[in-house]
Amino acid sequence: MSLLPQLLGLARHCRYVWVRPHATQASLRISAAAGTSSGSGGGNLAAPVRSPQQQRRGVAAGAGRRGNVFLDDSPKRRTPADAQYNEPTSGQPLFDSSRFNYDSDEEEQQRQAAQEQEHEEDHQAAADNGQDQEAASSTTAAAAAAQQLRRRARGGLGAAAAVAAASAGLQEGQDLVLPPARAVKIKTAEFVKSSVTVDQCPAARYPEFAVIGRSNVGKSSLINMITGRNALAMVSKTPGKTRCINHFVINGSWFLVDLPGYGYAKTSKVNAVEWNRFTREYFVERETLVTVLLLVDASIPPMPLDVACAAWFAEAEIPFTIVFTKLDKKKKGGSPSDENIAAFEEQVGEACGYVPPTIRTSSKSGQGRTELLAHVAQLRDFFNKGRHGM
Ligand SMILES: Nc1nc2c(ncn2[C@@H]2O[C@H](COP(=O)(O)OP(=O)(O)OP(=O)(O)O)[C@@H](O)[C@H]2O)c(=O)[nH]1
Ligand SMILES: [Mg+2]
Repeated sequence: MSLLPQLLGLARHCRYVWVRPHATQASLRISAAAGTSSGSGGGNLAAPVRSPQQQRRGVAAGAGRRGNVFLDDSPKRRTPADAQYNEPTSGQPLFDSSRFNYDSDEEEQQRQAAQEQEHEEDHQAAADNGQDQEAASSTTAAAAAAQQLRRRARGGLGAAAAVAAASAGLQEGQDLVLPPARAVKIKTAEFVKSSVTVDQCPAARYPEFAVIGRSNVGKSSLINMITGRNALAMVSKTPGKTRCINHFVINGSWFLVDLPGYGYAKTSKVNAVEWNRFTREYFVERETLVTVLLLVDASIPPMPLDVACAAWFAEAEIPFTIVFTKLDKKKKGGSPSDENIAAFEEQVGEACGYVPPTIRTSSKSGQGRTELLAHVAQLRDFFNKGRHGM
């Protein structure tokens, strides 16, 4: 008798992967499932509502419903490259993009300028098209959304976890150990296309990592920083620059995805995430989405909207990693970022029932680049293994 249905059942409850970059070991827990998944990730969700009992006990909504949260607090092993990025020794930016082949010569710069122009036109055309479609579309039915979520759980890390758990003979609640990965060198990074529906996205043949966060948090800048390209993704001081789902193929083997930001105008008051329709669909439907990189500005105190976004991913059982940005920004009297980060992690822990992996970055100095690339490589390896083992 096939074990597959049972494994897929297990996979649906594998809600979270905790992988610490550079840790001597990283682990994954298949959460013990104490109830059924609500699967309500298809709509615009407010932060999950806590019961009065939970509120009294300070327990996050959903916590305990699907089992315990696993935290791997094994010490981080720092690489020499990390030390180079993370510890400024002078006022100079430490990230040296000339180490990469891309933007040094004139020809390359011209090519990039032409590509950027083309890219801008693609963005405009796709966004205009998207607005038409958006007006025409009715809201997604909750049942369809739940169905989509179930479909997603069958792909992605859930399937990888099921395969890995089966091959290791693990039971629910036991830990899987993922081998650490080295940061992979970026050899090629190319813009593929801008899309406004999941159907328009490039064929789902590679594992992919999506970058999301509030408008102006630094999503496009982060993509440029980790790929070592100045103008691969479009950066702007004006919020709302990125308006489509933009796929970039890295080393011809994985996708990095730049998404439109959420909620710039309403930041401090609203605590529900209003996804742009196609962004929401993308999260729910894209089966090769390995992990979402949720960007959070470390230079400001926690925003309720960012916490709500984390809660949305937790509720929808979509694995995510928090990437703190703008670590280089300092105020007089020292950096406020440690305080902001600690406060954010505490709020996320309360809202989600666990704190996902976190990585500190600066697109200005290159801080966190090695760590982020190693993190992504580790998850990618795991995802690929699961896919091919199925
Ligand atoms: N100091 C500092 N500024 C940054 C950093 N990352 C981004 N910025 C600045 O923040 C602004 C917004 O950056 P983008 O990368 O365009 O932000 P985005 O999240 O893609 O914005 P949208 O596409 O509008 O949602 C730009 O002026 C960047 O130069 C960082 O690490 N440090
Ligand atoms: Mg952008």
